Amino acid sequence: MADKEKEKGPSADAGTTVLREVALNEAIGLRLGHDLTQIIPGVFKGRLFKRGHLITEEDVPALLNIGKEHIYVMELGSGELHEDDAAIEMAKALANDSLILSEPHEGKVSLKAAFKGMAVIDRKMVDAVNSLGEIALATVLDNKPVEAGGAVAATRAIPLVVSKEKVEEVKRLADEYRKTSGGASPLRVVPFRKLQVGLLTTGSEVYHGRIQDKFGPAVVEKLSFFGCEVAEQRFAPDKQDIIINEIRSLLEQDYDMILVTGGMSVDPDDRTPGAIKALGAEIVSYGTPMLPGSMLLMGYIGEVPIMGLPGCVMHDPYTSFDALLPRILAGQKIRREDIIALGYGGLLGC
Ligand SMILES: Nc1nc2c(c(=O)[nH]1)N[C@H]1C(S)=C(S)[C@@H](COP(=O)(O)OP(=O)(O)OC[C@H]3O[C@@H](n4cnc5c(N)ncnc54)[C@H](O)[C@@H]3O)O[C@H]1N2
Ligand code: MOO
Repeated sequence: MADKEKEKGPSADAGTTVLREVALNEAIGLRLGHDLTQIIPGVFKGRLFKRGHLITEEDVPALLNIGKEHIYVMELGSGELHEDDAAIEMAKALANDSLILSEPHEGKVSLKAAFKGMAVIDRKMVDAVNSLGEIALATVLDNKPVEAGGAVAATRAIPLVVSKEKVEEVKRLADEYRKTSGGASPLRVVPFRKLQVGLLTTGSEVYHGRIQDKFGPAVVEKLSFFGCEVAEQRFAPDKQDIIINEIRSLLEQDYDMILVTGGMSVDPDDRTPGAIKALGAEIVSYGTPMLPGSMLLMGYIGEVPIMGLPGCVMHDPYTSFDALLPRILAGQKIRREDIIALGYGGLLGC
């Protein structure tokens, strides 16, 4: 089949792309200017024909089946970018090597985690890019744990061609971000640190063997997702001086993080917050605006994070503990404003 693109192609205007609509019966021998999509609900959604495909007589039934009676012949203007090229340039500008970029298809590039870690997304950058119009940046939520290969973001051009200026503006915004963020990129994945955790389980009913400890195994399981271990678990009854001494023993072992379970709410036997305060911890917050997990305490003793975990952490799959843990493991120091921000979208149960 002869490639008739040149003989049928329109002449380009300086700067602006020329699109010529060609009826399918006249399109044999021309090359597709962009990917063509097929969607069969519940069965398939994706590219049926690739950009640059040379149309043959045999393609006609399949093209008609996806509703294409015309195709575009495109002559790209020098001031514009093809949707695929715009998507790839934006993705490269916004990411670093913690993200793997897909080949562009149908005007879209997917950015996937190169390793298991926490997605760090600058919300202001996402809004700034999307304010430009005609281009789209979709991301997961900031601080989301992702598996290796997990989706983090996607860039897309909305029209078939996008002005180069828009993509240049994305690059400028990303450069500016890097300059003010110590070289970090606006979209990235941060690996989890493998911390050694010291665990103190409080509760006289557990200490005296009236009931079996269920908190320890729940915490071990939650930590194991991130590759962290409980290096030592100790037990204490609901007595403040004993709890204080047991936390001191854990601190002496130089564990990277201390978790204290139970005794976090309003009963007279709830001694954990008082014990952590008495140790001189810097209390970032006792209480969070998240349900479940409102009774959590976040603090630091020196550089060591210490958390008081309320009973819901042992019972519910996702609590304020599960929201904060990946951030601590990704190296963030939790501030009061981080706790405050948990309230919006933080009603998950109770
Ligand atoms: N009147 C109020 N009641 C409660 C409030 C409140 O503000 N006012 N807060 C609620 C919230 S939120 C939570 S969460 C729970 C749990 O708080 P605590 O951390 O103080 O939990 P405990 O009182 O120590 O125990 C509650 C429950 O869980 C069992 N438990 C505790 N540790 C273990 C363990 N290691 N293994 C197995 N079971 C354990 C304990 O036996 C109790 O049954 O308080 C709400 N109530
Ligand atoms: O700390 Mo409690 O969840 O709000 O269940």
